[in-house]
Amino acid sequence: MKVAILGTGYVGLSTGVSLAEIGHQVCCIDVDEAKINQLQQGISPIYEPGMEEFLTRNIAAGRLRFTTSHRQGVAGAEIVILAVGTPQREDGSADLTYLVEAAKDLAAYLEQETIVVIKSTVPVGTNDEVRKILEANCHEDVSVKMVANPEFLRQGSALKDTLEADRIIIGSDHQQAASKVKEMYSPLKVPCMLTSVRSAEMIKYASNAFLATKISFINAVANLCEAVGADVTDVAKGMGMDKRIGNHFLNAGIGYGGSCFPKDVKALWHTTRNEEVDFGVLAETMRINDEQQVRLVKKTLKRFAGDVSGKKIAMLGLSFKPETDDMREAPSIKIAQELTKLGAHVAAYDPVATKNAKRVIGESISYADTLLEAVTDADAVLVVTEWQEMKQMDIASLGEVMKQVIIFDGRNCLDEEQLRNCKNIEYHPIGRPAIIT
Ligand SMILES: NC(=O)C1=CN([C@@H]2O[C@H](COP(=O)(O)OP(=O)(O)OC[C@H]3O[C@@H](n4cnc5c(N)ncnc54)[C@H](O)[C@@H]3O)[C@@H](O)[C@H]2O)C=CC1
Ligand SMILES: O=C(O)[C@H]1O[C@H](OP(=O)(O)OP(=O)(O)OC[C@H]2O[C@@H](n3ccc(=O)[nH]c3=O)[C@H](O)[C@@H]2O)[C@H](O)[C@@H](O)[C@@H]1O
Repeated sequence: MKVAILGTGYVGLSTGVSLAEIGHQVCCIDVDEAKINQLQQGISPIYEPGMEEFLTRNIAAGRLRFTTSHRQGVAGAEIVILAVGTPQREDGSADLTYLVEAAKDLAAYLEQETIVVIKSTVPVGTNDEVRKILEANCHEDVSVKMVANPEFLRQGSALKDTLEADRIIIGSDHQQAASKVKEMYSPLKVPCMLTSVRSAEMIKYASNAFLATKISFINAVANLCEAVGADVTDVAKGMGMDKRIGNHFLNAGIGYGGSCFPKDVKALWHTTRNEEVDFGVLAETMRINDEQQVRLVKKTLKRFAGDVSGKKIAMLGLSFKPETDDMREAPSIKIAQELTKLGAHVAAYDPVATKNAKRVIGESISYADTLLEAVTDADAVLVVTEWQEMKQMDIASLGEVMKQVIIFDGRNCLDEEQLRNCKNIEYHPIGRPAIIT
């Protein structure tokens, strides 16, 4: 099948390479010329494990092309997928500017049988609005068939999540269009659920909001565990053994970040307000998350009797989670700002996100080139992102370079046995008893 994709972010790119991998002819279009130039050479503009291998292979096989020209990209496509960004507006609602622009860019080139798929995360009703824009701007012979096909990939495992998804949601009011999209995905052997456009749009928001709520719930349990002397890791394990609860997304820590959970929970909350539907649990999910993001700062402050000014704090990890250089809504931003406000010197280290972090956090903190440089002469270490390098760090040798080994683990990712075998350390995880040797 010939497929065009508008947008080469995580979603557009992962979808593009995956569809090419299963044999389709794919053309990815982006308005960002620099990105397209890189992609044409097989260079990925995003850090995503395996992406360049997939790019190179499919470009060489002639199944994957990149262009800035909507005319060239859309020509002859049976299916056009919109995968542009839908960021959040000031009031929390979804900003559909890019999507509206993309629809206008596309409309003139739609051919009679083209199916338009919205893969971006969009509020209920958006497919109808985009259909109206397309109809107002396309050739009169074209009858626009919309399909809502939300994406569920995670950054860092985007390709695996696309190729081995749990489900593919296909929402359309045109049976023929839905069948065609189902056929496009059929080599993947992933279960497809066909539904209405509006239900498909809602499935995406409800899924992200549910996962975010699961995280806030376990973080609230973790805080309670700390107060009553229980261990949240065991509590989560015990809860997760119940199949109705499930053991995924019950890792307590410093709250969720990233380009989607924060913005999607806010957008859904905004919809509930517009529709005057009471959905208080979303407000609580957001409130708990806001507080959890600064929990490490509060713990550090308490440990130093309310004064961290002049202290060197090593912050290990900057990206919102491992295996990505994405800094969008990363908890590290708030932690760095709060510690700096309190007069601490923050020395941050991240294996891949430093360049992006400098743009977001700026020069109010210092950036180390190595983990060792960050922890040298530090008064405390804060583990903020659970990169493999942090998990494997040699805790015993910290005593040789730090003033005193005090560790606050925001991801509960360090090895307890190793910690217990070290001398003169203080270890403060989240929702678990501290280890002091
Ligand atoms: N990042 C993620 O992990 C996931 C994102 N989503 C959703 O998918 C959508 C896209 O997200 P990302 O891939 O992260 O976006 P992104 O913001 O990283 O990339 C979007 C791309 O679209 C391009 N673009 C903007 N206007 C265009 C136009 N008129 N024509 C062609 N290209 C245009 C931009 O230049 C940019 O390269 C969002 O709605 C997001 O909520 C859904 C699941 C996972
Ligand atoms: O709509 C989206 O964009 C995507 O959002 C999330 O994917 P992603 O943001 O890439 O990352 P996750 O692995 O879900 O992690 C999100 C945040 O939650 C945190 N988290 C996750 C799991 C957990 O148990 N505890 C926890 O604190 C992570 O550290 C991270 O900050 C969803 O998992 C995807 O299904 C969805 O497609």
